Amino acid sequence: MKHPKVDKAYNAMKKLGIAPEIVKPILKKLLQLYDKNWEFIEGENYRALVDAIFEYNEKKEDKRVDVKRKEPVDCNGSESPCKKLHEDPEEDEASSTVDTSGILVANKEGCISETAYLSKRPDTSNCVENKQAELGSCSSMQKGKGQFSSVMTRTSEKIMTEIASSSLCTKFPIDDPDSLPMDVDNTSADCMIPVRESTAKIHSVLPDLMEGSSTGNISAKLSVFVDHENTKESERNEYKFDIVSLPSGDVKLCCVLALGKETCHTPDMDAVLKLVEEEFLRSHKIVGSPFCLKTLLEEVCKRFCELTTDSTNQSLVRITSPEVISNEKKSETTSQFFRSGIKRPPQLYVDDITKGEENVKISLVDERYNRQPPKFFYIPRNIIYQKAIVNISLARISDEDCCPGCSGDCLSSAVPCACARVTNGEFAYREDGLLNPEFLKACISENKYVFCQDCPIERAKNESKPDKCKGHCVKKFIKECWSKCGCGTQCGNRVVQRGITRNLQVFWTSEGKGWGLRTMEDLPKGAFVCEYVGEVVTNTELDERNKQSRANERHTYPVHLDADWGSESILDDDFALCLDATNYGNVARFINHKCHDANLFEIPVEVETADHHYYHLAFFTTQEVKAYEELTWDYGIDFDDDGHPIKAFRCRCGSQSCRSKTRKGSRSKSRASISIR
Ligand SMILES: C[S@@+](CC[C@H](N)C(=O)[O-])C[C@H]1O[C@@H](n2cnc3c(N)ncnc32)[C@H](O)[C@@H]1O
Repeated sequence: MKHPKVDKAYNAMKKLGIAPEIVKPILKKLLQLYDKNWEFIEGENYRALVDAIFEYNEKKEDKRVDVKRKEPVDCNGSESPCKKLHEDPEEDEASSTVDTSGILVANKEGCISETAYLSKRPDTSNCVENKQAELGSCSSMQKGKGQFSSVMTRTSEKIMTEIASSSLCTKFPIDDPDSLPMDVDNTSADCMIPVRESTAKIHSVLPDLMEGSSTGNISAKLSVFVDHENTKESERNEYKFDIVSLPSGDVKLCCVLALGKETCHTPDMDAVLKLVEEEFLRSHKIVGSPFCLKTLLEEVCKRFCELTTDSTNQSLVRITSPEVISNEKKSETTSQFFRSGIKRPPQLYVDDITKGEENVKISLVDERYNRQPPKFFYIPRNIIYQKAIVNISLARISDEDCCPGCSGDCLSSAVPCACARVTNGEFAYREDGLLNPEFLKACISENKYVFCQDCPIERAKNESKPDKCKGHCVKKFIKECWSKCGCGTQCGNRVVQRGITRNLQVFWTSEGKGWGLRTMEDLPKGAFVCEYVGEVVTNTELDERNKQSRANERHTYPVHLDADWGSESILDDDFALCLDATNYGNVARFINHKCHDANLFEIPVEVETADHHYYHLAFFTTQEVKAYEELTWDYGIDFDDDGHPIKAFRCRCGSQSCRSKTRKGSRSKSRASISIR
């Protein structure tokens, strides 16, 4: 049986995207080291364990680069003379302290390290292999006298002359494909043809492939086609360069230099950069702020680094945990996504935004910047602000609305109890805790609108001359068993009241939607995720808040509890309620809007009252949701309602049927609140 502390450690690491297989051996070692003292391991949210894992991976990465540097093999599989070079203790020492690999290394802040450029020391050797040895990890992947082109920077006549007599490049060995940042397939002779003319221009830059490895590398391969004047299609050259992000947070941009001539020498990298800059200045007529190739390369590293850690940007790279990937691989649905076994520690990580208020921890991450976490008070249950009337009393629950005679689990009784009356004598939940698919379908498809004679929303806005009611969508309710029922707390008809059980995370979205909520585990269809929790306010109170928030441009997070408003001719303001999660709320305040095909649907749930004025608004999945997917719901926004005072947002839901795309005005406005329609 597994130790609960071990399980806890696995779960904590899982939240960081680190799989148990990776954690296990390191945790074992730490336990030995700390004499099984868990305090050291659990302290500061498993800091020692996280550090040890990253340290281990960095070492592994270094080792691999070292091995590759030391064991180049020639085209025929025999040892390359380059190896001799590495037997030189001086060389070894140099490579351990100074990176002479021809790789530009950007550190976590995106700066390119000075040591990253090609060695500047004069090269007196005529040996091609020597250059390869110096080129380090990239070139050491070449087999034999593999010489292949550098990319994008080769416009200098000087370099061209040096590489003009390149010998043929043959196949490269791939002993550990994960460790290879290079696209080594298809690197045939064509990659050796140098650019001879400075008039050559980059024809297109195609992102070929992005991939990660179990060690946390993410690499991108870009193909650069260069057109030369008078060059036939068949002679067009394809050049490649590679960017790799390492678990350490470094980003490596490999510039592989073609070394063809037996007598060539390694050029001074600064001179190369200068020549390219001059070429760019000349051909692109850049004046004013001088063009700097070093800055450009630095930018490439920085942007790569940002995008690889931006797990929401699905069009580029999604970083997922190993289990997630294995599922994805099985289903073969997301072949364009690649994984990183271990994520770089995020820039901002809050272990539990609920501060222990929920059954489960809910973390918050900003993987790109160290943004301030949002300021609000986390409350797991609704709290009345002031005037709202919520009648919770045993006397108001009639025998028709509870099941005092039941025991155990109502779902397993032969005849559904009184609590199933609201759902037409059938329980909304199944024994596995999920919603009955038929019930869910009916909830989603029901689109009947009712109109109040005297709408509390309009009345709150303008009491003397209220506008016409804009309509409220009639909703199906769920009635859960409660304290006046005879069943136990584990009764299957008690789901929402048990609170959040799923592994959720708040994260900074990349599409400009601000914070969002995602699931960290696969969710089946019909699963309860969370309820919308906030202050219970009346419409008048909400209207006052809206006016204030408009004045200081603050976004508000209100939801009308209007699922049953249409059934009453006149609803007193104290009974026309809203949930405002702006200052006090739970994790649902981070769920963003999606115009079409949102993966969550909101259903009103009665727990401790049966009068439909006050109810819980619970979110259930409308479909299977994969781990790391953002959770969304349709706010029911009318983007054409320009007259509304609430601060508008431009919808970035990305849906094909985004309603804001077809809006009449140039700017979309949302309704006064997120109204359930
Ligand atoms: C309930 S909050 C959701 C959490 C919010 N993103 C945050 O950072 O706190 C609603 C606000 O999120 C933003 N938002 C939600 N869905 C959006 C979408 N599809 N496109 C753009 N912004 C969105 C809008 O600013 C909106 O007022």
